[in-house]
Amino acid sequence: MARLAPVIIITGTPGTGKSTHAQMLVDESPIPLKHINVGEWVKEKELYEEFDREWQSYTVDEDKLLDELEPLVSDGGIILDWHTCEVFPERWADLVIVLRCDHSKVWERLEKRGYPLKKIQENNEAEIMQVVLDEARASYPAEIIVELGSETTEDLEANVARMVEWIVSWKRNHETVV
Ligand SMILES: Nc1ncnc2c1ncn2[C@@H]1O[C@H](COP(=O)(O)OP(=O)(O)O)[C@@H](O)[C@H]1O
Repeated sequence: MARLAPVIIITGTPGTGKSTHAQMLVDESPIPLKHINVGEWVKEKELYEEFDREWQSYTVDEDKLLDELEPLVSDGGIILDWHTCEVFPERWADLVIVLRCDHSKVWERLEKRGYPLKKIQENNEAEIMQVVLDEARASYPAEIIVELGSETTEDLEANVARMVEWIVSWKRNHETVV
């Protein structure tokens, strides 16, 4: 069945601005969108196998996560905000935004967040090596992936404006099809 609203994945290395973008998009979208911060969702709904003390992170139970998300995704009108995207089936995504940021800025943002040094280093290197972008490219068709810089407030505003335009266009195209 055709969705009445799109599913947008916002991905990127931690600290690139996924939640900030998602929240602003919820506020500015012409159609109602629900923001799912997948990391928080995993914790709240206990969709993990264990807590890894060394990396200070949860090992996600991917089957449970996908089962929880499936009904929400089939309704559409969802922003999935997570630092990885390859677990989501290709058919789920209408648009995949990959946020990018200078790695030294990512470092500062994660330091402010109080991340342990090891985790800051890991994410810093991941941003330099464009791990998330490569993962998105390996998981979704090129035409639905958009790479956006997220270093300044101007970037943030321009990115959200672009996503709003995309939603308007998506809606128009789907109304003509239905
Ligand atoms: N484009 C941007 N310009 C300025 N600050 C930003 C931008 N994007 C994110 N930030 C800031 O960086 C920090 C991390 O952003 P957040 O949205 O939590 O990242 P993520 O969800 O990717 O981990 C926050 O303090 C946020 O205000």
